[in-house]
Amino acid sequence: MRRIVKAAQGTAPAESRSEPRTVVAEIIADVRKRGDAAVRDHSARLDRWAPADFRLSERQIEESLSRVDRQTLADIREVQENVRGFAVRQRASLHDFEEEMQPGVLLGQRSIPVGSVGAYVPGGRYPLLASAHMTIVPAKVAGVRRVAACTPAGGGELPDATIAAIHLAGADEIYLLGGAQAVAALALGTESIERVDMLVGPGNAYVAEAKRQLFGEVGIDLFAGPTEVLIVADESADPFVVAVDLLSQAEHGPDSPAILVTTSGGLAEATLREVDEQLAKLPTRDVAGPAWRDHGQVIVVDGLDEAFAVSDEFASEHVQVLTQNPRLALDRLRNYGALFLGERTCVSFGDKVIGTNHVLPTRQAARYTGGLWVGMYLKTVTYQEVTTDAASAYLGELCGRAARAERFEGHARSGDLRAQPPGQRPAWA
Ligand SMILES: NC(=O)c1ccc[n+]([C@@H]2O[C@H](COP(=O)([O-])OP(=O)(O)OC[C@H]3O[C@@H](n4cnc5c(N)ncnc54)[C@H](O)[C@@H]3O)[C@@H](O)[C@H]2O)c1
Ligand SMILES: N[C@H](CO)Cc1c[nH]c[nH+]1
Ligand SMILES: [Zn+2]
Repeated sequence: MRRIVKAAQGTAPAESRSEPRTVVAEIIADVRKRGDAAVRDHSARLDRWAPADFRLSERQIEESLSRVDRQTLADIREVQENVRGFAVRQRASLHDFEEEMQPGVLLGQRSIPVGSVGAYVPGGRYPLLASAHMTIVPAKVAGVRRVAACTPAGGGELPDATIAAIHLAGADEIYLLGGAQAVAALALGTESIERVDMLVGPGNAYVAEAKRQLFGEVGIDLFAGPTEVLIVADESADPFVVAVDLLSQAEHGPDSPAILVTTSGGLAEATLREVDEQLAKLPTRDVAGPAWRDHGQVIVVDGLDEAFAVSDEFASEHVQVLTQNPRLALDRLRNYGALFLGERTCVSFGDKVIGTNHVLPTRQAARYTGGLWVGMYLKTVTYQEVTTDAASAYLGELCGRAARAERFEGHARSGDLRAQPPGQRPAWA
């Protein structure tokens, strides 16, 4: 039996309300119609940013890099090596193959990199330079030829560290442009921006909605909207650690849910007190406070079985496990974007440094997908070759019957043709 100790008090997160849908549909329609002029108008209106050219020149990129301190540049390089290392390992787990499935029948599978990718690097509230590592490095490991990256200008103040991260990650083009107008420009193409085959990256409700609406005309990675965290904890967890880790993700935005599911009523009460105490000390409490008030939840359950079941219902982007035996969750949980096991591990490691990808499914999309990874930049394609007359004749007869069962006479005749001895024509020819 679950007991709600703290309920969410807010309305639905912005992305499930109608407002972003309408606003974004209008921006996309305008970019489709007026191209660069529309992009410039929406960027001026929403971001107070309308340069002659949104694309950064080589010189501007070099200037940005020169303004970033050495330690930050070294950290960017180190983190990108971690992300690259894991992406290379993941790539190695994908094997092309060709197999003779029955005598004379070769079937094969290959992975081909997507030709061009638009990488969205968020920057409205914070310069999320870590998203540059996550979207661009795996694209390059996959072999994507053209990566065009977009990030908001930050009201005219150049986000130098983000630009450095995008450049060092290997982007081929950098546009200082944010929001739905950036996503639409990349997906549809304009006079100055060549369209891409696929869009990747996280973003706020407007960015996520733009990707959703454009899907089909362009490929997308996944629905990666406002961040979420869910912690599964038992009585062994430290309420201070739980509170700090809940707030670490609540600071993303006022629509970011932070949820505790625990087997311990004592931990639940202590965590509520700790969250209040730590919120008061957190510089970003103006964002984390409303997020916790409106979308924070604390749920007490009877045992770990129920805790895992509740966690799977939420299918949260991040699930953190603070229990006596955290690895148990590996076998028991099924719905999460990324899993963080034990007190030594935290979601912020995944967000910033450890090497796994932080672009992850939100709003229960973890029921059907994992996060961004090198495999998403690869198209898994198949091929086939029949190498003997006997195999061709056998499949031809089977195909003739199968196609006629569906009244596909044209298909059946292609099969019939193969069922004849070489050089002979079927009776209907
Ligand atoms: N799921 C994931 O994997 C993941 C990873 C990292 C970040 N995130 C999320 O990314 C988001 C980043 O959001 P952000 O806002 O800081 O940056 P952002 O770059 O995603 O969005 C900023 C842009 O939003 C547009 N915008 C703002 N208000 C608007 C309005 N009223 N109408 C139309 N457009 C508007 C502006 O053009 C602006 O450039 C956060 O919600 C964070 O939780 C998710
Ligand atoms: N928590 C976000 C979604 O996984 C990623 C992030 C980057 N920087 C801070 N947080
Ligand atoms: Zn985060």
